[in-house]
Amino acid sequence: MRIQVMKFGGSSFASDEHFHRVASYIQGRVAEGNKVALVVSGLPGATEALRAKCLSINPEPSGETIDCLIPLADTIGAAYCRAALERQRVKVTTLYFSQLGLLTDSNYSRARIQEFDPTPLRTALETHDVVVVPGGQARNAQGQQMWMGKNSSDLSAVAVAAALGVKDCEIYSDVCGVYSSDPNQISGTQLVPEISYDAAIDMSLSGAKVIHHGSVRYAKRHGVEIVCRLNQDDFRVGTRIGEKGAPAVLVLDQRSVVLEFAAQAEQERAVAALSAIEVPFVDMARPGESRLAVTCGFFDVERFLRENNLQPRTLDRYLASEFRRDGSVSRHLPEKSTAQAFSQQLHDQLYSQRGHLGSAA
Ligand SMILES: Nc1ncnc2c1ncn2[C@@H]1O[C@H](COP(=O)(O)OP(=O)(O)O)[C@@H](O)[C@H]1O
Ligand SMILES: N[C@@H](CC(=O)OP(=O)(O)O)C(=O)O
Repeated sequence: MRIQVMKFGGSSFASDEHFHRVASYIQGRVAEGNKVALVVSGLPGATEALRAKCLSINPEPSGETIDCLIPLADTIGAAYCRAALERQRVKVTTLYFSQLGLLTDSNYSRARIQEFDPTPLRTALETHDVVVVPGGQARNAQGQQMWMGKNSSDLSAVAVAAALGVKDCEIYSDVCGVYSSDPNQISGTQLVPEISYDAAIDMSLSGAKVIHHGSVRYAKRHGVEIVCRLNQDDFRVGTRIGEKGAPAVLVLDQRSVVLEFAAQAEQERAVAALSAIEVPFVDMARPGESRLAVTCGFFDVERFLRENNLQPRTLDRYLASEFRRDGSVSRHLPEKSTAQAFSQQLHDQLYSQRGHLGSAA
């Protein structure tokens, strides 16, 4: 059985027409004799719409409530995708969190994978050509739905590939791959054809939305290559995330929350508390300045720190990180109002000399 693992993100499903194009592309893969494990995430904005509605009903819902709710966005995306495949007469089924064999711990909204039994996937693939898996969700030992965190559909896809022993995991998005900076923020960006796991993890932890850091870590650990591809037109390959490639990149994290503490000791306590629950952040402490930037967004960090008796000031700044080819990194905290122009300038400087992508290009 030749199995391919693909993940289509929310940006793939902007309209009905997009569903049809994706479905006919997948049908083409099936026609070539492949079986497809297809991870699907929520429609654009769906996850945050669910969260916002819930918070308007109760600003402090329990973790259990959030984990029961948030992955529904991906479940709906998966159902629409399945409907589009059925229209193409593809033999398709779905494995929901309770059926998938993906077992996590019970840390709400950041559940970690403990075990992945590939039997349900293999069995389903024997009788169907495509098995749809809603992203980001799993079950704990008690059988409850668990959420693996923001943008964790990428992690679901890599975990599916690892469990099935498939060495490539294809992740489709509205950009064909990893660029030297977010092409929707910065002009003149360059496509990075190859990037190492470690460089991609650094980018992601600094707030680059293009790939989920947990998924790259998991891919590295299990020897899965992530192949980034465009989710429309020719579905071309843009970037391979694997063993090689150290490009120069600029990451402006417009979801970052920059915090300032009254004293260094307070900041150190915050660093310990955030590290304990594996929230991505960058320590920006300098002599006389106790700051840190929580990256990747959507985590209510102020509330979490309040619960830990810490009350930092939230600054009107974002984190911008500059990774150079020589391995050096510079971090900046520009004011929100000028962050974009500032980052454009940094990117222009990084790419002012030809050949910055060097051997990575
Ligand atoms: N360095 C980068 N290279 C490419 N895309 C980036 C980069 N940094 C951020 N992005 C953003 O990541 C987006 C794709 O991620 P996402 O919106 O999560 O897609 P999907 O919904 O397909 O998972 C792109 O539209 C782009 O704006
Ligand atoms: N529910 C997920 C959906 C997801 O992972 O989205 P995407 O594939 O667009 O990153 C989230 O937003 O966290």
